[in-house]
Amino acid sequence: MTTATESPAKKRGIVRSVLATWRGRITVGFLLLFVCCLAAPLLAPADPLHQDLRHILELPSGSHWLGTDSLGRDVLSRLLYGGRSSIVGILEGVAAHLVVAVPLGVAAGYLGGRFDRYAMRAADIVMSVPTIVILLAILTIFNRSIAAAMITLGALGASGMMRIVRGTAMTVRQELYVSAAELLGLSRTQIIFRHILPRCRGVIIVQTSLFAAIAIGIQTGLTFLGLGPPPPAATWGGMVNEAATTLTTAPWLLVPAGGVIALTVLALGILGDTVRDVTAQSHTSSGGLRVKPAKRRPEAPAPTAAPERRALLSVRDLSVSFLTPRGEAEVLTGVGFDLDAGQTLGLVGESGSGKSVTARAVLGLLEANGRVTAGSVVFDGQELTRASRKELAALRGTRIALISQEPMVALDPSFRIGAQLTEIVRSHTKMSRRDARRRVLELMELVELPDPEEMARRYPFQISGGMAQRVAIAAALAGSPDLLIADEPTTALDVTVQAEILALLRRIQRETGMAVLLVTHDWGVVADICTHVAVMYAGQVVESAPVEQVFGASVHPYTSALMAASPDSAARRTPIDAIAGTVPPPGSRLDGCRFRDRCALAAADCADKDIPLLQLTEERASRCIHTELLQVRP
Ligand SMILES: Nc1ncnc2c1ncn2[C@@H]1O[C@H](COP(=O)(O)OP(=O)(O)OP(=O)(O)O)[C@@H](O)[C@H]1O
Repeated sequence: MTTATESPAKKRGIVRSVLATWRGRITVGFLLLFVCCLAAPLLAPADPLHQDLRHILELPSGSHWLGTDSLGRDVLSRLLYGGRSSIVGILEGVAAHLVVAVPLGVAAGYLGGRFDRYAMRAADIVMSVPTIVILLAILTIFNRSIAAAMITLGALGASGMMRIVRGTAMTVRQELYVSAAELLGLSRTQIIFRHILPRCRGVIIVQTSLFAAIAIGIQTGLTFLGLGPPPPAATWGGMVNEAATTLTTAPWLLVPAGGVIALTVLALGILGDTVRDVTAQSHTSSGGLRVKPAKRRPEAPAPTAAPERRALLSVRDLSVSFLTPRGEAEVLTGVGFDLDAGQTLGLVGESGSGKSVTARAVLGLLEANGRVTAGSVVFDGQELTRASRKELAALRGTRIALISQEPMVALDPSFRIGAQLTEIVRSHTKMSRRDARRRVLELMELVELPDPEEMARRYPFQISGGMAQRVAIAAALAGSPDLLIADEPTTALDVTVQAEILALLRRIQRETGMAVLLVTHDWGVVADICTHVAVMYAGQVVESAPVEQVFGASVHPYTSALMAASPDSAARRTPIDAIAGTVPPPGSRLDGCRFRDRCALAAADCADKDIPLLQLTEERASRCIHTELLQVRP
């Protein structure tokens, strides 16, 4: 099954896509001829400075293919030499343009924040500078040096391209595959080179060709005005100037120089348009998981002496707030649970109860407006809420991995699946490319992908959602994680595929012994795969217990109501009975029991004070003070 439209540019790359169009072929062909001017000393039929006053202002002939000028010099030779100095000037200008615009634009767009603000203010200031005045000053100071003028032009004109590159980088930064790459522990530099720059390539080429067209116009203008190299040096602008003086007697002389300037500017403009067209087709909003070998993760710090048995993941009193336009909103309040190796803990609850925020807080991946306000997340003895960005990056992808609801958006549509997985394997190991490829095939077999060799050659848009989830699981397993966080991994899949993926996860977990934190709202999934459950409501855990105890008899009215509302037969013991009302959004939450407005068993004392999570047995806890009304004996 194919899930996205296959784009020619995606498959072929920009150069081939441009060459596939007739516009592209003609313009590239012409520009290659232009580049031949670099070989002017080899190609020119005569010395461009050699004067022959017996043959002035001649029309094209066998001995002078483009005729001669007013001093009898060969026009073709002067055109070739003039082209050479034009190319050199353009290259200098383009180099300065790229060196300033690309790093600043990418950094401003990807890093954002203060760097972005300062970079944009600087760009505003540069844009307000009168470029032509500065160029004239530079030519005066540097003794008519076209190189100095072009470098200045490139640098001063960079703010336009910088803004465009910044915009593209900002868009790419929001793609889920960039988050996925962060999850895999890639550094910012790696993400910039692997993900941001390749996506900016199209706009960079377009802007470069447009700038080159402008640069050639300005350079010709300067030499036309006699501000470049003094006569008798051959320049295109100088040739137009000479032709203008003999326009009435020898109009032909204007054609070679004027024509070649016009055609070059036109070709650069069309090239820019063509590249823009082919890249516009190629970048639909989809993502990627392409990574480069990362530094080996540092050894986990030696755990401080802890003789007693401790959970692999221990979340205690975790509170998280988000800054919203209406002020700071607390979305998690005192969340706590433990998870051991080999266990699968299901985080269950209605939409908005805080399951995903809990998972993201564990990974240290809260959105920029969120922060942990209290509590701790201890993973294998390491406190993650105080861990540095670098320490978290070292854990992600290797010791803690994530699979999400939509695996397709975590795969880069531009690269084959095998290549993406190989890069991921190499980012976690020091394997050679060949060994990594072998490991990829093993991983693909582990996740039961049919015909791994053939599958590795496919692009993400050539596989189904179920297969993409298997690829995502293979990617997650590449670092042999101790903890897998699965955020609704089967929600987007149809029922049969869901069952297959759950069976796969169960098998892999049994074989690897890793712990799984599974975010779901589906009791069927809980029954199928979880060993333990933590039921969440309005940012709190309201019940936690081993799974069979919860299905046996829940000890919170919300859990019972949630099960009764579940369409899944595995959990349903009564007809489907939707819970009246909705989860109160952060900011409008009740004091006392947060569920009491929707609870059939609510009593006056439910509103008295905040209800703590009451430890009923060693493994079972409930945030209800009226468990006796549930007629449950924990
Ligand atoms: N970046 C954010 N800024 C403000 N509020 C947020 C942000 N992210 C999440 N929230 C809020 O936090 C609460 C919990 O969201 P969360 O995504 O964890 O819910 P969930 O239980 O996973 O729901 P679902 O099953 O729909 O994903 C919601 O009220 C949500 O609006």
